[in-house]
Amino acid sequence: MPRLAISPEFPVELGALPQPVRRDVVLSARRFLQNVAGAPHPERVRGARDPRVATLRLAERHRGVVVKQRDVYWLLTVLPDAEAWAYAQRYRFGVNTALGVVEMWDAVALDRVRPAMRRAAEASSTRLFADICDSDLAELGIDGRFLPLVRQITDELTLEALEPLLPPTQYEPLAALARGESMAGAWRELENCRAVPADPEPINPEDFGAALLRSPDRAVFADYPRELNRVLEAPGWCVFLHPPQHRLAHWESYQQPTLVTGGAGTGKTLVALHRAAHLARRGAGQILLVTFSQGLSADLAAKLDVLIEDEVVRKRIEVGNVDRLAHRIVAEAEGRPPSLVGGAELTALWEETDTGHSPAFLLREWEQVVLAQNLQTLDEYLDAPRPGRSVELSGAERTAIWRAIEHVTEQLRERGRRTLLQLAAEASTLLGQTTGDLLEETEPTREPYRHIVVDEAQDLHPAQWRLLRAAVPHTRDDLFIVGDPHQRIFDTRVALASVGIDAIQQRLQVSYRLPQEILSWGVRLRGGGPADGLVNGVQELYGFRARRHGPRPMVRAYDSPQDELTGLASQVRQWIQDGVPPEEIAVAARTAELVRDARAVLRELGVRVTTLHGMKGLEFRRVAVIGVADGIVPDPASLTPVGEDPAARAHDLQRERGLLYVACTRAVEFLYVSHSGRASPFLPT
Ligand SMILES: Nc1ncnc2c1ncn2[C@@H]1O[C@H](COP(=O)(O)OP(=O)(O)OP(=O)(O)O)[C@@H](O)[C@H]1O
Repeated sequence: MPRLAISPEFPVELGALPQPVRRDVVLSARRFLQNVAGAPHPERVRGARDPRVATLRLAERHRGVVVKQRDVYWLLTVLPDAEAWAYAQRYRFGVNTALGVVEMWDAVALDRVRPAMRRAAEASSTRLFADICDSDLAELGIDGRFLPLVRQITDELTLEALEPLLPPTQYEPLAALARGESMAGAWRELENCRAVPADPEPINPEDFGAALLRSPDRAVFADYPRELNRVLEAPGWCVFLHPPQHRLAHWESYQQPTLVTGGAGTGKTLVALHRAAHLARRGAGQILLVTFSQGLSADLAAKLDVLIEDEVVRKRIEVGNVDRLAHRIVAEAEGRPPSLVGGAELTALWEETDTGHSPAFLLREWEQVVLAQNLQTLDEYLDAPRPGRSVELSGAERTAIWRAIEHVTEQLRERGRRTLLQLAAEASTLLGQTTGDLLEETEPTREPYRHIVVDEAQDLHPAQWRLLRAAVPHTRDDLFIVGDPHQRIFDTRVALASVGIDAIQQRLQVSYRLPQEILSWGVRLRGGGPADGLVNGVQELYGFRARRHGPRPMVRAYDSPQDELTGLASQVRQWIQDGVPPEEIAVAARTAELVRDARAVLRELGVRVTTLHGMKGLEFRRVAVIGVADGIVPDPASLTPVGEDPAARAHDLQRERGLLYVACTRAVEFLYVSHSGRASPFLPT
């Protein structure tokens, strides 16, 4: 029986074919897999660069291209006959000697550039890799047949021009060496191309089937028609993860909590979904997948429904947000749902106190110092550090603030009201009282979940982290966390270690959502500088890159708000005329008024119009961010007054920047930004 492996391009090409051809292709592929009468047979291709390449006639005038070795067939693509033959002649295939993964070479194009490279090399005495010996290059898996060409490369630009013709396992280590990195740096880049852990067995470059098994990003084996249907019909992200994503999501078992950070669109949410699915298939116990808001959790739940076909496995994962978890735990303990305090009522309570500080200052002090560190007594507060707060407080002032907090919490208790953060703190205390920890069991099992997976982790408050920590036992695969400190849109900067989560950090660096042009512009907007939180120290955006190119963001300045709205409406109409479905277009603004105005001019167009906050975690083909003007972004009402606390103000500004950055990095294809009057100081010049 043939063993059939499918490449990620095959379902994409299949989807582009007309329906009757598609049906025939699927039928033929199924016959081929089952080796039944009428199954297509491999036909040799005259002039192929690789003798293992063959074609399969899958439908009238359409062929699949396969690489065949013994009983293994790697089905690469399906194309009209002439294109299929040209494709089959063009590429050659190999096995990387360092990683043992498959490699695909554009042999025809490489042959074409050879004469020009030779001439350039003859005209120059510099060689980019003059200092690297052949054995070092061989150790990095550089192909022996490619080596003479490598030796002719004179500069980085020539290497960059070769990138589309080379397998990433060849290009990435060479690019690292060209940047002046050491062999270790080149190895790091190569390791990023590894999707499964290294094999203890030596690599056999002749064994193509084994190489395909090491390359789940390039090939998925379909042993039965059901699996074949799944690969052909499910969205690509369900089946094919990029190597670092695959490695992180499918790692057999993590001894410690794991934190995956990465820039916008690097696939963190996908990794979280696949990790949850991986844990659920293992079936060790209930899994909680938490994210920031109810809207995002509905989105995650819908994606999990697509990712996991088996209902029993799917049921092992609960999707929710931390607030709901806290609410449920407290409601169960108290026998009725807790009642929450509204913002205005809370402000009025702070106003009843007499400390000389504003309600906003006091709320921040309570949330970011007292609740963040779970301070229970005045003495603890008097001794506590106040990170992120630059106004010094004397002992007398701290005592007055403590009394104010006591007044407010007492009033809330009397009224039977609580804030969400209080609920989180109470829920973790309740869990702490009922879990096995107190009974000194070595493997406590009474926490509500066996695994917790956290998405959008950058915005969780320490009280919420304590709740999550208490909701899962301290054992292997307890917490798997993904987040991006640069996308923080709330005031929570917590190092996980400070809330008892000793996480190992991993990074994703390639954005698959953004074209390089939006990414670079976004990084300039964000300030490019470091962001703190999640891990000790600061995180840089260094190394964050994209794989695609596209148009640069369009920034439009208008004379008046009315002109700006008219410009927006004509831009969105143009996109719809270009054929972009309205549900793939989003418009965002900082204030509710601007959102309302934009909705009014875009009425009946069916595009999403929301606040910058509402864009978190989403993505759209086209995005318009309007009102990016001085006096609107940053929102003056959300900034700590200049004289009150400079450090808090600096944090506020960074948060506002992050918010704009989040909205702008939702665009897959095109970003339009507009303002009337003076531009926001955050916009890159
Ligand atoms: N393996 C993959 N297969 C297909 N598409 C992918 C893959 N990885 C990433 N993408 C693309 O990149 C997008 C971003 O993925 P995802 O939402 O998981 O990123 P993220 O890091 O969570 O983003 P953000 O932090 O900006 O919300 C996906 O919607 C998809 O378009």
